[in-house]
Amino acid sequence: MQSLAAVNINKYFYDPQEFHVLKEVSFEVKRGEFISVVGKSGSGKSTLLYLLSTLDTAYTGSIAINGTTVTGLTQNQLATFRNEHIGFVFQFHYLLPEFTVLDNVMLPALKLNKRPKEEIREKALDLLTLLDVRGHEHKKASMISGGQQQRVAIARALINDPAIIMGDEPTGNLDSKNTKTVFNIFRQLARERNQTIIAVTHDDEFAANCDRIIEMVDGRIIAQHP
Ligand SMILES: Nc1ncnc2c1ncn2[C@@H]1O[C@H](COP(=O)(O)OP(=O)(O)OP(=O)(O)O)[C@@H](O)[C@H]1O
Repeated sequence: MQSLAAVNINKYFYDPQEFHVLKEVSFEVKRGEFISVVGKSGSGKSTLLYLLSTLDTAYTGSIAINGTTVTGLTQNQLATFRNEHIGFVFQFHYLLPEFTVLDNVMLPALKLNKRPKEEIREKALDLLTLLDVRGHEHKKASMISGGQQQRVAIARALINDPAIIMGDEPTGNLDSKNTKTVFNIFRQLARERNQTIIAVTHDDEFAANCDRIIEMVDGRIIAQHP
């Protein structure tokens, strides 16, 4: 089953001058695939991920996620869609430092407001266990280590059971041990929960162990392997 389809995506920046940043980008991702996007700095990886995650709507072409064509939806529709279907993990995790670990993880589900608070709390605690940060739930997010914060950010990304998880350098500020932990969590989510993972990475080993590598040069996909 298809998880994401990008068809003939083109994007330009106009400031300080016209720049064709994404060129005829088309690809598909199956449900449960774990994909990495690689390429030199400036090749357009983050720009592409922003479009795929519906945070940037200034492009031509079309993007479908989970069977919904997101291209052309209003900002309000996109905000709801994102919260329900997409989990985000960034290099800098953007946890709310003054809130507890537990509150950070619960927040996207409270916003979605589809489940009772107690159920959300139980689920958040389960995720913290899965990510091996149980025991820290009542600490402020600023009071745990960087690797722990990144795992909390993953728990937050998973709280609404997103069909697709997008990461921009999700292991970019982690040491090799924590990188392996995060990689293994993604691997497990893809295999066991059929969640799709798309991660932009500069880490060759991380990329090599994914199901598929999408390689970008100058705004184009030049290779996909295997
Ligand atoms: N808002 C913007 N306005 C103009 N140019 C931009 C903007 N954002 C990015 N660019 C340019 O678009 C190109 C692609 O940037 P992008 O961040 O997508 O690359 P990347 O492959 O993710 O790089 P890195 O690996 O360094 O993160 C770069 O040349 C960048 O300078």
